[in-house]
Amino acid sequence: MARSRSHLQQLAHYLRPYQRQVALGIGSLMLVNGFGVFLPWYIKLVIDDLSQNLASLQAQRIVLYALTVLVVSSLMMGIRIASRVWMFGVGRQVEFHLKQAIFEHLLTLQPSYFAQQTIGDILTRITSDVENIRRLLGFALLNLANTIFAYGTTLPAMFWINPRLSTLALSVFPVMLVLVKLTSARLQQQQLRVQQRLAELSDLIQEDINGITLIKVYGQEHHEQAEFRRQNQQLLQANLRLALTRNLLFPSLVALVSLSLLVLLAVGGPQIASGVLTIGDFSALTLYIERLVFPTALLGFTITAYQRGQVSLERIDALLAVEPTIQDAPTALPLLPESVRGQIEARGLTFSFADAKTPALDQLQFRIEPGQMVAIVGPIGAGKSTLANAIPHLLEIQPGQLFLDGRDITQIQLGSLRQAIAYVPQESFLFSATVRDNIRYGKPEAEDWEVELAAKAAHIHPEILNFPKGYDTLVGERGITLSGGQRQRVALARALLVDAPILILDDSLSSVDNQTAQSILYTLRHATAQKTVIFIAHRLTAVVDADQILVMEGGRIVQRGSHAELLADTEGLYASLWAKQKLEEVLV
Ligand SMILES: Nc1ncnc2c1ncn2[C@@H]1O[C@H](COP(=O)(O)OP(=O)(O)OP(=O)(O)O)[C@@H](O)[C@H]1O
Repeated sequence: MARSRSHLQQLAHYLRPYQRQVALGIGSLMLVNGFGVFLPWYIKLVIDDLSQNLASLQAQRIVLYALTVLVVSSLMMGIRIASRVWMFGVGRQVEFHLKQAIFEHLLTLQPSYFAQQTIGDILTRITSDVENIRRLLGFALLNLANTIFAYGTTLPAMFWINPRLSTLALSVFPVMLVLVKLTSARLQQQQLRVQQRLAELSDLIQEDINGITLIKVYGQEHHEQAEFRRQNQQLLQANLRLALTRNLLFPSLVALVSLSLLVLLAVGGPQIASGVLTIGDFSALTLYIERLVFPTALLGFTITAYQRGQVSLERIDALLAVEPTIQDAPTALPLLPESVRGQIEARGLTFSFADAKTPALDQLQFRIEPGQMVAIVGPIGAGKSTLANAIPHLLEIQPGQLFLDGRDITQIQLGSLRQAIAYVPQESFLFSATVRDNIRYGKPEAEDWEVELAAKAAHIHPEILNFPKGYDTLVGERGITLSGGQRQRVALARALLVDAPILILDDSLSSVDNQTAQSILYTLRHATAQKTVIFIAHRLTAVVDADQILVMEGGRIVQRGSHAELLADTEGLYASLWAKQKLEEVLV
């Protein structure tokens, strides 16, 4: 009971902003049903009048009757359309606002949330689940109200005319209801199966398009073709089964209604003959029976839409209830961009990923002075990227462990902290937009000359000029494909453009040739003398000029110092990494 109450509360919550529209929609449904019950009654009176006074009937009266029927029917049509526009409009409005709310909520969540979810699940919530709620608030609510009004108005009228005959004629309806209920459960399952098959097929197409080179290199076109045929066949089967059930249901309903009419005829006929029932009564009962067919047939679908909508309501509420684990503390204060010096200090910085056995950052102690260029090196999985993510507070950092200019970063408002840091993550992600818009992503108002300056500093300007439309060339899924090195340098230009006092590069030059990487680092060193630069590198030749090198292993800083100091410790990890790379260079 508590559950259903909370569902009703949820529904009320979503409908509250549209009270007026809902009231208008339901009011017009009441009106239309009022007319709906009046019309057969009026026809009954007309028929009785016609059959009793046929001889003396004037043409004018017949025209008046016909006009009344025409006007009432037209009014009903107009009001019914209006009710649908209002009610379906509510569903669409809620759909729009829910999508907006979910997307905005997703943007507030920390990156680790997305690492724990599949993209498919998030997409399903923002598409199918929202759609189910739209159907619940539009289609289901409209039909539920309509069914209640249809039965509520029609049954009294029928029983007023002839209770016994009405009961007999309606005795077929429970069978109809059972049939609809059984079929709608089946239809729902079959519909779900079609959606699953369709999703699988879409996944296959997406994967094959992404892996097209691999398919060709390994000559697996036939294998993929066969797999596609198999899944396409399954989709066809699922669609055929769905169509069969649908095509069985509606003719069966029509047959049952005919049975109802047959009962009416069989029992009502003799009653007309004996004068208990007028022809008008008989006609009205026939029309009333037909009036109930549509709402009854839709009842099963309405219940299904209601149930599915409820499940979706829960799924969406659960998503919206996820609290961001990284957000401004109530006591957090903003940073003034011009006052940031760029000193970064870790005091026992420790961080563990959920379910990890060992911490990814283990009691780190370091201090990076303003304007220093600091390199972080170490074997794969050492914790370098985790440290890079900790500085802009992209991870759930404990208070008292990480400081910017002596201020605890958990006490700095996130927006202003991130404004002070330009970060190039390991994966250089580019949006499906022009090169220019990609570079000025962090500063959309940047002038063209600023974009070009940043591109020059990232040593990508000449290559951009060679693209088909220069800076206006589309990149990403809808545009040209850039090489790994080009992507990295566009991403670097993006970070350089925002001109933040702290620059973090996470292995951002790994796909750039050695000479270009050296030139970029040289430019960075001289053009960004005031900036604190932290760069993670696998290629040790890139770090020799760094003011300080932190060597990480297993989440700890195991060595620190300048290149010369670290090399002097011949037993240390740095010296062994250096020797290994030198050997690799010789071998290559
Ligand atoms: N989202 C995550 N969830 C769980 N564990 C993670 C996650 N990201 C990284 N790790 C783990 O944390 C440890 C440190 O990873 P990190 O990416 O910081 O290493 P790295 O030094 O940057 O490695 P690489 O040189 O390969 O980039 C690794 O053991 C890694 O498997």
